[in-house]
Amino acid sequence: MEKSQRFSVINRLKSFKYAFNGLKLFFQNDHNGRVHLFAAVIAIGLSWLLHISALEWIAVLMVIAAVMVTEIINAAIEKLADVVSPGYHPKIKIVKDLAAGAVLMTTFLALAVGALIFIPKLFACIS
Ligand SMILES: Nc1ncnc2c1ncn2[C@@H]1O[C@H](COP(=O)(O)OP(=O)(O)OP(=O)(O)O)[C@@H](O)[C@H]1O
Repeated sequence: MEKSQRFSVINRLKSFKYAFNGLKLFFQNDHNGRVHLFAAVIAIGLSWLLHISALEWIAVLMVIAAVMVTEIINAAIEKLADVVSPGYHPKIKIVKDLAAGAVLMTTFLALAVGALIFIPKLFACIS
């Protein structure tokens, strides 16, 4: 068994640095990352304009995080799969389709939450 490393604050700080680098890569280089960032800004702006309640804020922020987290994991799986199997492989197709399915699932959830919160308030605004 591998000998456990001693706790090091420097190493913990380095882990944070690498994690922030992952977020930077996602939002700067990944097209889906930019689309999600744009959608999140719109959702947060609309929430602020429509004065949603604290519970509604929690729901909106949680679905934004859920979509982004699944998309980041999907992007990581895609990149790993491309290294493991640069050519076509039927199992890689399943792996990538499953990861994309996870993103779709959280996107449906976000659309449902957004519709439940925003549509009644938007109708109230125009009527
Ligand atoms: N190496 C492969 N072997 C088998 N099928 C693959 C492979 N690469 C991609 N695919 C299929 O093509 C689909 C799209 O793959 P890709 O990696 O281009 O994802 P994408 O979502 O289009 O990428 P991006 O997020 O970069 O736009 C996968 O869901 C899978 O069905």
